[in-house]
Amino acid sequence: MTTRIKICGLKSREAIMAAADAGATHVGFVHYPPSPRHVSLEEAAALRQMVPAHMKAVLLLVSMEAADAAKAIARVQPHVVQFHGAESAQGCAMFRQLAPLEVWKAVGVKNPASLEEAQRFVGAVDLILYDAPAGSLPGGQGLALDWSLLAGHQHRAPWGLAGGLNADNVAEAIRQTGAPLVDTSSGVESAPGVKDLNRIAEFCRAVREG
Ligand SMILES: O=C(O)c1ccccc1N[C@@H]1O[C@H](COP(=O)(O)O)[C@@H](O)[C@H]1O
Repeated sequence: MTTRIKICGLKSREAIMAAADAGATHVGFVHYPPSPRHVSLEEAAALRQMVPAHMKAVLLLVSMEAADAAKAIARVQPHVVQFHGAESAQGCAMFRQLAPLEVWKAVGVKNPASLEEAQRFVGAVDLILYDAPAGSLPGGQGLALDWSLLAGHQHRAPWGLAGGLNADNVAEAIRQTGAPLVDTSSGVESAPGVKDLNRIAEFCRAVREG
């Protein structure tokens, strides 16, 4: 099966088009003020309109109040909302009622217990996104999780892999984990928040060519 590719933290039409040309399936917009990739809801809504019809737009939110998250989703109209903070399974599940909106939940993976804890999102979300554990930011840190924890794991929900992926390591990450979707942000940048169009192309090529 073809590995799906999400390029996150985009802020410009050029970066969206570079991701599209390279064969990415998803592009993400981060609405989280502490992030170097933060865009306002107005900017996210404008960027969302630039996403080609064959791709999906992902709005990344972190630990927002449900009412504010609902307003953000209504404003931006993404295909997918990616919750990347302390959202509960119940809180995530509420947003699935906004179908066809897809709901993803990022989970930091530190050890085998993290994978057990992630099971609470089975049935509550459309996809579980495994990322490195939170540090000074909840994500976008360029840190990889221990892929061996996912090797042979019996997944009970659709899932994806994030955390420190770049053109040099993504093929090995897929080989070890069998990830059906890979997600990168800082791994395709020249500086925090600055996307490098060549690195986006190289990342997608590395996914396709292994
Ligand atoms: O990108 C950010 O700044 C960010 C901020 C807050 C939460 C998540 C964030 N990014 C997401 O984190 C993972 C891993 O990113 P990276 O490839 O290690 O930089 C990915 O889903 C990003 O979209």
